[in-house]
Amino acid sequence: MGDTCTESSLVHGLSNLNVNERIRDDYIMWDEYFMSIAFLVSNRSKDPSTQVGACIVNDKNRIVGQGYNGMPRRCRDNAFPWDKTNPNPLETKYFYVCHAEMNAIFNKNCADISNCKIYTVLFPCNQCTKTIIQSGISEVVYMCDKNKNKPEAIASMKMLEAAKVKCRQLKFTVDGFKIDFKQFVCLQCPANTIVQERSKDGLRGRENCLPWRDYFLALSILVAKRSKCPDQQLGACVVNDENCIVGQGYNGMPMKCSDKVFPWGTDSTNPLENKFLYECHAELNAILNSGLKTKGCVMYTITFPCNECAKAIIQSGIRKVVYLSKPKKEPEVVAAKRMFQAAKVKYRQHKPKQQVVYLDFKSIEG
Ligand SMILES: O=c1ccn([C@H]2C[C@H](O)[C@@H](COP(=O)(O)O)O2)c(=O)[nH]1
Repeated sequence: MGDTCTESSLVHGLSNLNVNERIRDDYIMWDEYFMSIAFLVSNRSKDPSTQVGACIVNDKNRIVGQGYNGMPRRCRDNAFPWDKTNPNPLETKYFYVCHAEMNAIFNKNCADISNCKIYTVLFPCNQCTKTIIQSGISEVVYMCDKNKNKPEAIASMKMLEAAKVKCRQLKFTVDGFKIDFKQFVCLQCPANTIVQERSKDGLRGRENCLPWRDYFLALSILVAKRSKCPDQQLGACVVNDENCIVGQGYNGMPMKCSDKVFPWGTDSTNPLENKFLYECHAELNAILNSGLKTKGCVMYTITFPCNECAKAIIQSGIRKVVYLSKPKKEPEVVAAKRMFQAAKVKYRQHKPKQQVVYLDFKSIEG
């Protein structure tokens, strides 16, 4: 991913002039991207009243943990109460539910998360703050502070200050995003176009939380929004058998290869001035960003992988590929299928339950 770039580098065969007249400038910035991911993962929560999400990011801008508020592992979501009030406190959710921030920390895919940032939809409570501080996280970025006057939030702030954990609120300039599974795009959307209510149904838990496969494919579309490719923004993620995301990637120039030097064009007669010799595909980046903990994992991707990515998928021990769009009949795809069949890597197209997932940033204000 070409974000840390040396703009002055001169590469043999390429001029240092701006080779990218068509370069995309509507890609999502890091802060908005990570908070949108925290928001997307909150769509997995069964809590009928408040859905919270969090994601942890390391100093290389890689996501190393994600979580949403839910019942503890092996405690089935619908076997425990979701009520907010009950004369018997044991019949409310509060004794049982694990908060999003805590879950993001326990779902981490690397041993050490010290000096990481946590992006969270809600300002963290005192219990999560203890866990955040003890794991060495150095910055908290939150979206909503609706609980700021509650003792839990005041205690949090006191501890974060004492522990010198940076803390800031992120305000979005857009009301929300629409992730469209048919068009494979994530678009800004004003509040009055958001038609999907976050349901408040079922005291035994929301019925319409985002299913796992839909979530991983929605995430791939969101990840793609980081890509600077003017033609097609693509994304992929690698998921282990505990449904933890171990890597994600989007199509981009290799690290340190500046978009000001390497071309995004496709129609030059000189192959060195087209993107194809340089661009890293989303699938390859997702594997390489995973710290290579990919054995036995599933890859979720927007398009069927090309032959080069298929080689990387097979060599990294991924056992299955789930993709969104119908594969094209190009030789790259045919070759990829041939290798998958020989290597016994399963592949299947997934059709999400709903056509659109909305990230309605205003909904968290309650
Ligand atoms: O920092 C936080 C604070 C709260 N949560 C979770 C815990 C519950 O599931 C809901 C809050 O429910 P209310 O009905 O609004 O009381 O949010 C969290 O994950 N992180």
